[in-house]
Amino acid sequence: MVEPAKLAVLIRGTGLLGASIGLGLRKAGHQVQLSDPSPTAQRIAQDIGAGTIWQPEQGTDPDLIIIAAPPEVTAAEVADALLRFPGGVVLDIASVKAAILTDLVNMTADNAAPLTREHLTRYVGTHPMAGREQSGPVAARGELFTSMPWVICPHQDSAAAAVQAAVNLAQTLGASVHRMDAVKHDESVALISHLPQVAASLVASRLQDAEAGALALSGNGLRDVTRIAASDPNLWVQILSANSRPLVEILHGLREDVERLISTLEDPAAPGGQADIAQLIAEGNAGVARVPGKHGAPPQSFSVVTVIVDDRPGQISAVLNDVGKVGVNVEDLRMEHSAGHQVGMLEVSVLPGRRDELAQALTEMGWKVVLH
Ligand SMILES: NC(=O)c1ccc[n+]([C@@H]2O[C@H](COP(=O)([O-])OP(=O)(O)OC[C@H]3O[C@@H](n4cnc5c(N)ncnc54)[C@H](O)[C@@H]3O)[C@@H](O)[C@H]2O)c1
Ligand SMILES: O=C(O)C(=O)C[C@]1(C(=O)O)C=C[C@@H](O)C=C1
Repeated sequence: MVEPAKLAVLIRGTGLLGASIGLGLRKAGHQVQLSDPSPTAQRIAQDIGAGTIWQPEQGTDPDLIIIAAPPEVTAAEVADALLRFPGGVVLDIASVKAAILTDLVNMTADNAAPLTREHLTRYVGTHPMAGREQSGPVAARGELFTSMPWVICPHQDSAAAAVQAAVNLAQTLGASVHRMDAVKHDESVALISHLPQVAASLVASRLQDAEAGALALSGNGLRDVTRIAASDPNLWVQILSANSRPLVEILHGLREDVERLISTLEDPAAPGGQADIAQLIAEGNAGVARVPGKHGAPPQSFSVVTVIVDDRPGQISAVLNDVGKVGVNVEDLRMEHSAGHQVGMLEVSVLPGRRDELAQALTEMGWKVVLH
């Protein structure tokens, strides 16, 4: 759903997330202004079309202020925006929610403090479950949020209009809305976001001293498991520190499993050893089968049609153009480069019932198609 009225939006923090939101909101016709303590981040965000640099002395106050800054400064920026723009709804998008809400509530505790509970009625914490392992506005994408979950965490004082503004933002950017309180959010993301980040970093850190010959053999398994190990250490120090309690509980369970595996593998032929290894892999099968598909739909397995393309500009769009002509919807897309060869493998995921039809049509159009 798109907000009926066009909004004046101020985005404070114009890195990966802030600039991506700006791009999406501009596309939907909203007026977006940008502000960041880094003049470079501001200018790049403006140059890529995410909005125009905010001129405080000119124009009217924004209707909606989105704080897209690092978690450690988010509460202070929310408070500043609530005080500075008395008519605006203020949202933040930081990856942790309870610590920020607690900081804000604490700021209202002193009767002489400028921030009051009344101000907090215009604040709602949110968290788009979409991102990239890169940071900064150069990596921004307006479509980052399409079909991805966006968590809205109303607190006890949130006004209905502020919650609705958060819902409208998520839906305007194509995301699916999930409501939960800040504590439940933090427990949930400890498992589905913070644990994967730690696991990827731990696995990738084993590679630091690996021999070049071993690394040359790297295939999809390693790439799938380590992509997010390239994430920004500065951001993740803040996220993991602010959500350490639920994460530590999960890591204790992980440590037990790792210790069990180590002792089994020390003598895999010992009685029960093989069953133990099989059980570990089967438990992983059961877990991965529960990861939902787009829009939180039940897990769905797609069929993959692999098209071998020359590694040169225009090939991917040519394949996609032909897939469009066949009338088959692309559910997912992935490009693999074959080490040392001038070809790439474009993996097009489609509904299982459309696989053979697409493979045949693309073959007839002259593409080299591989079915697995
Ligand atoms: N990266 C992700 O995948 C992801 C996904 C969802 C949510 N988030 C959250 O979004 C927020 C921004 O993350 P990002 O990935 O865009 O980081 P980023 O490093 O790309 O951008 C952060 C920007 O905030 C600016 N900034 C620093 N101090 C500020 C302040 N006091 N006020 C305003 N801006 C300030 C920085 O100059 C920088 O341009 C974080 O709170 C993060 O937890 C990140
Ligand atoms: O896909 C990525 O690269 C991400 O970093 C995404 C991801 C996630 O874990 O899903 C990472 C942290 C954010 O708080 C939200 C999204």
